[in-house]
Amino acid sequence: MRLNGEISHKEEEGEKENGNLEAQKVVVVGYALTSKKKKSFLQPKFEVLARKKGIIFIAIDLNKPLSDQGPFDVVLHKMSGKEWCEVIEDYKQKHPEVTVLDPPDAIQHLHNRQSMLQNVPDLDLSDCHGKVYVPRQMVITKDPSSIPDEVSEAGLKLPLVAKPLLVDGTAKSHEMFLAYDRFSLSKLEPPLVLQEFVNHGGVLFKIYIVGEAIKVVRRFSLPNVSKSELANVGVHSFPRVSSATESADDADLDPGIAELPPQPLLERLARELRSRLGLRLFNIDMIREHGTRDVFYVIDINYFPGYGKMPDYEHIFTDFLLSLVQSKHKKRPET
Ligand SMILES: Nc1ncnc2c1ncn2[C@@H]1O[C@H](COP(=O)(O)OP(=O)(O)OP(=O)(O)O)[C@@H](O)[C@H]1O
Ligand SMILES: O=P(O)(O)O[C@H]1[C@H](O)[C@H](O)[C@H](OP(=O)(O)O)[C@@H](OP(=O)(O)O)[C@@H]1O
Ligand SMILES: [Mg+2]
Ligand SMILES: [Mg+2]
Repeated sequence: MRLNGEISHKEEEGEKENGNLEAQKVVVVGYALTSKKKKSFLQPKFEVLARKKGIIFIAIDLNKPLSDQGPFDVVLHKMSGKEWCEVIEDYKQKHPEVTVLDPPDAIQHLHNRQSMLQNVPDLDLSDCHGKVYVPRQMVITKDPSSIPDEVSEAGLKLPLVAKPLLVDGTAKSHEMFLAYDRFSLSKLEPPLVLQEFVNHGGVLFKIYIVGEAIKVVRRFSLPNVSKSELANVGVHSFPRVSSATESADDADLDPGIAELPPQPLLERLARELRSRLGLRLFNIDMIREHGTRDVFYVIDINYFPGYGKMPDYEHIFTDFLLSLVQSKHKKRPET
């Protein structure tokens, strides 16, 4: 954190004027985000609040060396590619004083739908009033004609959700299919994850993590598959249901379906995943098995998700950014 002149004690939050940054501690956040992500994340209301709290955002120029830019207190990034990972790793080594969110190899772990869920079965969630599983799934990397046999050998129960194995921020990596019979699956293009569909009453819980902060919201999801629909055949594509901006928080829902997961479970799940994944910015998609109160499944984890859709994200995110810089200062020995 840079000190631009003396810190005035009169500068309570709210009193800070937009252009009056000279007299404040300024936290400089460099960001490397796609234009889509920049639009959804850096909303004007957020930037204004951040400025009032002494945080300014500066776009990183990808065509210039990162070390020649800034100086930054924090770097936020969501860019794919090996080259970018190397740039970030190199920058972290040369600038240990900068908080870089998050480590590229940890982010990479979420770019594959198999590795993203690998840690979930090992989490210690005892005494948290609920159980958390991952739906049974298998990975298909080649030869779609072998899928029907592989599905039977693995004993997977239909219907299955077919998801692209790799998640790279493209619309294609979010193209989903619901498959009612195993033969139709050979029409799909590997690499894929085939995941058992879990009835959950059409409501999904999105658990947003920003450092230590957690926010859970309800979203509409796929409806249950009834017994009679089990006789259906074919693979059916379905839209990006849960990432729609429409929240299910105000809908008139069956209380047994809408009840949020218990707070102790959410807190432990977030804490455990944060430490096992080594990430501070992500969200978890979780569903409750229909007909149960406390059996949950994690079906997706996203790095740097659509925080612009998270209620109160402006305050949560600015507080988080300030806390990063404050904790760095606490750790620094007094001179
Ligand atoms: N195993 C499952 N059982 C029931 N429904 C599922 C399952 N997997 C996915 N879904 C439904 O399909 C939707 C999309 O799946 P998923 O969240 O894995 O995809 P995504 O494209 O990564 O989503 P996001 O936009 O959150 O990144 C979920 O939000 C949920 O509605
Ligand atoms: O509803 P959420 O916040 O989970 O939806 C996210 C989605 O999961 C992805 O994280 C998207 O980011 P990309 O992977 O970069 O496409 C988000 O897009 P954004 O433009 O809204 O940030 C979705 O919102
Ligand atoms: Mg999802
Ligand atoms: Mg996802």
